[in-house]
Amino acid sequence: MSPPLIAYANVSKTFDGTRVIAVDDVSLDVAEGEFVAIVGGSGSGKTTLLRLANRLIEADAGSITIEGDDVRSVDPILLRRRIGYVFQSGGLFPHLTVAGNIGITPKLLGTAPAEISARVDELLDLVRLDRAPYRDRLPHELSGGQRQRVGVARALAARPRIVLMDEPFGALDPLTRDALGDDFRELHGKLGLTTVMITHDMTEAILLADRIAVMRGGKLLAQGTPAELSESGDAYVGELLRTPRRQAERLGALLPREGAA
Ligand SMILES: Nc1ncnc2c1ncn2[C@@H]1O[C@H](COP(=O)(O)OP(=O)(O)OP(=O)(O)O)[C@@H](O)[C@H]1O
Repeated sequence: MSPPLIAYANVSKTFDGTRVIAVDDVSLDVAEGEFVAIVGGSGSGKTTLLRLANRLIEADAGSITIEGDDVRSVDPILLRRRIGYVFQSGGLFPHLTVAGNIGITPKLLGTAPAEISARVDELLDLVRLDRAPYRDRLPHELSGGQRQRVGVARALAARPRIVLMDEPFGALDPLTRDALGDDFRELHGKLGLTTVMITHDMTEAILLADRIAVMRGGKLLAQGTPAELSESGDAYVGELLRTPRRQAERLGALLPREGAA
């Protein structure tokens, strides 16, 4: 079996200011090509766990390896070029156009302007945004879904093997969210990515991810496929897993059958 592309081993992080143990002795391996969702309530430590991987936050204890390298031994700037990061709200630079945002990393890497331009077009196609109408728009001239598409394109610009996503589709309407989720899952397969995505929505996690890690109070309560999670015996994990089915049953009872309306 090939070694994990991302490996957390007994990782902990306590924030000095609040003394909150945000991440508490977490071990998690993500294999090459895997799509892992981190699910948990607000404040459970999901964002902290993700940001420890690219050293936006430094761990107090334990170790994290990315593509076999201990992250502490890699320059943080170089590390972040190897890992695409999609922020919750797109995280786009407001004064840069769509093309400027997508091309920022290649530009910092010294790529020639013509090559950047071609790469921007390629990435716009990849995230299904028409080139002509969107290339020169500013972020405030885009819908939330379009901004997230640009955020994904920007994260992929330096051709990373790993993409980390912090609740990328959380603030979108359900249809846009579904479409973007499906599109990203397709990209994940097509580009051979290894993806870790935070979501508070177990339904989204089940639909998109190969494996799910459940966090609560900084601890990793359980990890595995939905079937494996259902064996976990943890009451909170069980409750999280029952919610999508319960909702589906309630909706099934309330909605007219397809074609009957
Ligand atoms: N910079 C910080 N300084 C002090 N405490 C922090 C800091 N960042 C996060 N925390 C605390 O650490 C805990 C975990 O926060 P984190 O943002 O990782 O949770 P989360 O699961 O991503 O939450 P959400 O779903 O609301 O984004 C919380 O109790 C939070 O208040």
